[in-house]
Amino acid sequence: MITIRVPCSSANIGPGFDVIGLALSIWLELQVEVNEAKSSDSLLNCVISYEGQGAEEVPLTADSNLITRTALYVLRCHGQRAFPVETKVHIINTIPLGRGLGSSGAAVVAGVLLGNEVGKLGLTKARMLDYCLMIERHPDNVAAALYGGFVGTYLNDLSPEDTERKEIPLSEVLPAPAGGQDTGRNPPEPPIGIGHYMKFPWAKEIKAIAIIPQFEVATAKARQVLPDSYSRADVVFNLQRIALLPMALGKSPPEAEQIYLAMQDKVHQPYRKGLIPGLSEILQSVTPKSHSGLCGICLSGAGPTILALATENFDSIAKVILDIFAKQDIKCDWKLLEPAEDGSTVTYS
Ligand SMILES: Nc1ncnc2c1ncn2[C@@H]1O[C@H](COP(=O)(O)OP(=O)(O)O)[C@@H](O)[C@H]1O
Ligand SMILES: N[C@@H](CCOP(=O)(O)O)C(=O)O
Repeated sequence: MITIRVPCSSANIGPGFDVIGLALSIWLELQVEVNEAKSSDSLLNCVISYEGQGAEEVPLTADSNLITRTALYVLRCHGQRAFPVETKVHIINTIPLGRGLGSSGAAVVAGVLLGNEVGKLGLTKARMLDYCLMIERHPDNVAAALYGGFVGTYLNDLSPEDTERKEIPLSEVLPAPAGGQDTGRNPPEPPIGIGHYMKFPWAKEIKAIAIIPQFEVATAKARQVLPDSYSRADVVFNLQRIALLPMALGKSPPEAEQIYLAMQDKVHQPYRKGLIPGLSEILQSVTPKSHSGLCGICLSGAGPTILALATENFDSIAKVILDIFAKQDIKCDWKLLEPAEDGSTVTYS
């Protein structure tokens, strides 16, 4: 059996919109059984079973599930139109969907790793990142999930030809789901080196409290509320903070006031407040001065999860945030998480 494990991720960490990501200890796992001896009657040679978060909503056919569609994209770029041999994929997902914890990024990374394994493609992680970026276009979640830890990411300037290849509609990258036309053509391969990452140190004292509201905010919707352009003052505000953030979170022992300041943002959080009742109050009222042990607080990814970084008093910090959401009639779960330093792994048994 092949086991593929991919961590969740919290993107942005305040000012690092579409740039910074942190892999955290909630996992998407695939247990993959490959029967080398035969091909099956199942659609595209793949049977999916699923347990955990999203079990009621996630489609379980190979041409419509995001994980297997992504695997098929990778396989088709290498001339294999279906799973090459009978493949059973059991998905165990503990990452909540649509909460700003990178469930879609993890699904895309898992799909690329799956395609690489079943197709015996031998892709490097750097090349796999290119495939991920053809599907999830912001690099912060996928780079963190693939490589692990606390990362800064960037996209390269591409030649006009490659830019065109990268900006094709997603429907031309992902194989068509049932009912759609399979043109029989192989999809466009990603340009080489679309995106890169750099890993930053993380102070061992800092843990991540994730307060996860029981409602979903689709990332696509949370991106639609953002403006197309920003004032110079707001851009400079974020640049000043992002220049401090990696150093501040890597320094041991951590300096809470410095981290708090470095996690302020004017690029995405202010515009997402309308989607997340209680967000303004949480960001304004939960500070290192009012809550000992707190280092910094932000929206996790596109929300609605709140990420509070802290060195102690985890329960009381979580409780104050749960209480603010409760005033808005929003129920939440909360978890104490650690950076997932190793990122995605593939093991064989
Ligand atoms: N384990 C999974 N299997 C299949 N599809 C998934 C899985 N996890 C996430 N997705 C897809 O990604 C969507 C959520 O993505 P998105 O809106 O970006 O939120 P998130 O912040 O969780 O990444 C889900 O509605 C589903 O379509
Ligand atoms: N930088 C992106 C990150 C989205 O993360 P997700 O976990 O909500 O998918 C954004 O802020 O839109």
